[in-house]
Amino acid sequence: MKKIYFVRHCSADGQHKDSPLTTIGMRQAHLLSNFFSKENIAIDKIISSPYLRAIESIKPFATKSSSEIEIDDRLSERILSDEPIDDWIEVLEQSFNDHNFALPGGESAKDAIQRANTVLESIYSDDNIKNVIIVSHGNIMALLLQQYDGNFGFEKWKELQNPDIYLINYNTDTSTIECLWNA
Ligand SMILES: O=C(O)[C@@H](CO)OP(=O)(O)O
Repeated sequence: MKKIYFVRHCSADGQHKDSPLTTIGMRQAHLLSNFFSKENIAIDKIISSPYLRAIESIKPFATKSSSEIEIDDRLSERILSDEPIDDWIEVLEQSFNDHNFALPGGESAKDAIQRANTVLESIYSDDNIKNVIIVSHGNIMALLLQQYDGNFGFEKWKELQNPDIYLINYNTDTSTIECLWNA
């Protein structure tokens, strides 16, 4: 069995890829670090979205455990459109219901799942890796988790917190997910 800790980043000051964590977010990043220390489990790899808020969220734990943070573009947040959109929540809901739906310059849910899944697949196929932390974003996280729990749709995305942690207990025959964060 493998354990994939899927982390949504801590509170951030905006949605730009360079938006930093807020002061509260920085405190949350230390709580995340405490959480993983208490798990008392050897983490083989930390992989993060290239967005600053994701990297900053796991930095305290990476420093404490003397681990490297591997940056992977495939964990970037999904782009809904290349134009600013006022009703992005409705667009997001539509895209959960229709995985082929995409606005001009945007990525469909299907394409987002496909590219982020290649990260999970490379973990699943590597016998030397057992426990991994992935740090990413709400939308991509909800789409990936939907594959393990069909109820994980738009409503569950709305319930996600900053930060949040879902554990994927991966087995070749059956995999389960559980929410580990209840701050
Ligand atoms: O809420 C989300 O799903 C996304 C929106 O793009 O952002 P975040 O990086 O805050 O998780």
